[in-house]
Amino acid sequence: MKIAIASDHGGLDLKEHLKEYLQEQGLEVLDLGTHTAESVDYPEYGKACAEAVVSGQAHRGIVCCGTGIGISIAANKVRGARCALCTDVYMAEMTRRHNDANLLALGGRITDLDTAKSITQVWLDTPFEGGRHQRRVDMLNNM
Ligand SMILES: O=C(CO)[C@H](O)[C@H](O)[C@H](O)COP(=O)(O)O
Repeated sequence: MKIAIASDHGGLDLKEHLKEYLQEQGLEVLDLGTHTAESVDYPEYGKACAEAVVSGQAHRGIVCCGTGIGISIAANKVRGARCALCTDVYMAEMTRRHNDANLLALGGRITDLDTAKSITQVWLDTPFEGGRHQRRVDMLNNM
Protein backbone atom coordinates (compact mmCIF):
# COMPACT_ATOMS: atom_id res chain seq x y z
CA MET A 1 0.00 0.00 0.00
CA LYS A 2 1.24 3.50 -0.86
CA ILE A 3 0.61 6.24 1.69
CA ALA A 4 0.81 9.94 0.86
CA ILE A 5 1.84 12.06 3.83
CA ALA A 6 1.99 15.84 4.32
CA SER A 7 2.17 18.40 7.10
CA ASP A 8 2.71 22.03 7.90
CA HIS A 9 5.45 23.10 10.33
CA GLY A 10 3.20 22.29 13.33
CA GLY A 11 2.93 18.66 12.24
CA LEU A 12 6.42 18.22 10.82
CA ASP A 13 7.96 16.18 13.67
CA LEU A 14 4.97 13.88 13.79
CA LYS A 15 5.01 13.45 10.01
CA GLU A 16 8.70 12.52 10.06
CA HIS A 17 8.19 9.94 12.81
CA LEU A 18 5.13 8.44 11.14
CA LYS A 19 6.94 8.27 7.81
CA GLU A 20 9.65 6.18 9.46
CA TYR A 21 7.02 4.05 11.20
CA LEU A 22 5.25 3.33 7.91
CA GLN A 23 8.47 2.56 6.05
CA GLU A 24 9.55 0.14 8.79
CA GLN A 25 6.41 -1.83 7.95
CA GLY A 26 7.36 -1.99 4.28
CA LEU A 27 4.80 0.58 3.17
CA GLU A 28 5.69 2.96 0.37
CA VAL A 29 5.47 6.61 1.45
CA LEU A 30 4.95 9.60 -0.81
CA ASP A 31 6.16 12.58 1.24
CA LEU A 32 4.59 15.80 -0.03
CA GLY A 33 6.31 18.04 2.53
CA THR A 34 6.82 20.24 4.31
CA HIS A 35 10.47 19.36 4.83
CA THR A 36 11.76 22.11 7.13
CA ALA A 37 10.59 23.85 10.31
CA GLU A 38 9.95 27.08 8.41
CA SER A 39 6.37 28.34 8.84
CA VAL A 40 4.12 27.29 5.95
CA ASP A 41 0.39 27.27 5.19
CA TYR A 42 -1.51 24.05 5.94
CA PRO A 43 -4.15 24.45 3.16
CA GLU A 44 -1.51 23.84 0.51
CA TYR A 45 -0.37 20.58 2.14
CA GLY A 46 -3.83 19.25 2.95
CA LYS A 47 -4.90 19.86 -0.63
CA ALA A 48 -1.80 18.20 -2.11
CA CYS A 49 -2.22 15.09 0.01
CA ALA A 50 -5.94 14.74 -0.69
CA GLU A 51 -5.36 15.20 -4.41
CA ALA A 52 -2.72 12.46 -4.36
CA VAL A 53 -5.26 10.07 -2.81
CA VAL A 54 -8.25 11.03 -4.93
CA SER A 55 -6.21 10.85 -8.16
CA GLY A 56 -5.01 7.35 -7.28
CA GLN A 57 -1.36 8.34 -6.86
CA ALA A 58 -1.59 6.95 -3.32
CA HIS A 59 -4.05 4.52 -1.71
CA ARG A 60 -4.43 6.53 1.49
CA GLY A 61 -3.20 9.81 2.98
CA ILE A 62 -2.06 11.09 6.36
CA VAL A 63 -2.00 14.83 7.12
CA CYS A 64 -0.60 16.54 10.20
CA CYS A 65 -0.71 20.11 11.50
CA GLY A 66 -0.61 21.51 15.02
CA THR A 67 -4.08 20.31 15.97
CA GLY A 68 -4.98 18.36 12.82
CA ILE A 69 -7.97 20.65 12.37
CA GLY A 70 -6.82 23.10 9.71
CA ILE A 71 -5.22 20.50 7.49
CA SER A 72 -8.26 18.19 7.73
CA ILE A 73 -10.53 21.06 6.70
CA ALA A 74 -8.25 21.67 3.71
CA ALA A 75 -8.15 18.00 2.70
CA ASN A 76 -11.94 17.72 2.89
CA LYS A 77 -12.32 20.54 0.36
CA VAL A 78 -11.04 18.11 -2.29
CA ARG A 79 -13.89 16.17 -3.89
CA GLY A 80 -13.66 12.49 -2.99
CA ALA A 81 -11.57 13.09 0.13
CA ARG A 82 -12.93 11.74 3.41
CA CYS A 83 -10.43 12.99 5.92
CA ALA A 84 -10.96 12.14 9.60
CA LEU A 85 -9.25 13.92 12.46
CA CYS A 86 -8.65 11.26 15.12
CA THR A 87 -7.44 11.70 18.68
CA ASP A 88 -7.92 8.09 19.81
CA VAL A 89 -8.00 4.57 18.39
CA TYR A 90 -11.77 4.25 18.70
CA MET A 91 -12.24 7.19 16.33
CA ALA A 92 -9.72 5.62 13.95
CA GLU A 93 -11.56 2.31 13.98
CA MET A 94 -14.98 3.85 13.49
CA THR A 95 -13.93 6.21 10.73
CA ARG A 96 -12.68 3.22 8.75
CA ARG A 97 -15.68 1.00 9.54
CA HIS A 98 -18.34 3.62 8.95
CA ASN A 99 -16.86 6.46 6.87
CA ASP A 100 -14.30 4.59 4.75
CA ALA A 101 -11.95 7.49 5.59
CA ASN A 102 -9.27 7.66 2.93
CA LEU A 103 -7.27 10.30 4.81
CA LEU A 104 -6.29 10.49 8.47
CA ALA A 105 -5.52 13.81 10.20
CA LEU A 106 -3.42 14.03 13.36
CA GLY A 107 -2.33 16.91 15.56
CA GLY A 108 1.38 17.15 16.24
CA ARG A 109 0.83 19.50 19.17
CA ILE A 110 -1.92 17.46 20.82
CA THR A 111 -1.29 13.76 20.18
CA ASP A 112 1.82 12.00 21.50
CA LEU A 113 3.80 9.77 19.17
CA ASP A 114 2.81 6.42 20.69
CA THR A 115 -0.87 7.32 20.51
CA ALA A 116 -0.43 8.60 16.94
CA LYS A 117 1.20 5.31 15.94
CA SER A 118 -1.63 3.30 17.51
CA ILE A 119 -4.23 5.45 15.77
CA THR A 120 -2.40 5.07 12.46
CA GLN A 121 -2.11 1.29 12.81
CA VAL A 122 -5.80 0.83 13.56
CA TRP A 123 -6.73 3.17 10.72
CA LEU A 124 -4.53 1.17 8.32
CA ASP A 125 -5.81 -2.24 9.43
CA THR A 126 -9.55 -1.69 9.84
CA PRO A 127 -11.78 -2.50 6.86
CA PHE A 128 -14.86 -0.56 5.71
CA GLU A 129 -18.09 -2.31 6.71
CA GLY A 130 -20.14 -1.28 3.69
CA GLY A 131 -23.88 -2.00 3.96
CA ARG A 132 -25.84 0.99 5.27
CA HIS A 133 -22.58 2.91 5.55
CA GLN A 134 -21.98 2.66 1.80
CA ARG A 135 -25.21 4.61 1.17
CA ARG A 136 -23.99 7.38 3.47
CA VAL A 137 -20.52 7.47 1.96
CA ASP A 138 -22.14 7.71 -1.48
CA MET A 139 -24.13 10.70 -0.19
CA LEU A 140 -20.89 12.33 0.99
CA ASN A 141 -19.26 11.69 -2.36
CA ASN A 142 -22.20 13.30 -4.18
CA MET A 143 -22.13 16.52 -2.15
O1 LIG B 1 -4.64 24.75 11.54
C1 LIG B 1 -4.23 24.61 12.66
C2 LIG B 1 -5.10 24.93 13.78
O2 LIG B 1 -6.15 24.02 13.68
C3 LIG B 1 -2.89 24.07 12.94
O3 LIG B 1 -2.67 23.77 14.27
C4 LIG B 1 -1.75 24.91 12.40
O4 LIG B 1 -0.64 24.07 12.49
C5 LIG B 1 -1.54 26.18 13.19
O5 LIG B 1 -2.59 27.09 12.96
C6 LIG B 1 -0.22 26.86 12.84
O6 LIG B 1 -0.03 27.91 13.75
P1 LIG B 1 1.29 28.75 13.87
O7 LIG B 1 1.06 29.67 15.03
O8 LIG B 1 1.44 29.48 12.57
O9 LIG B 1 2.43 27.80 14.09
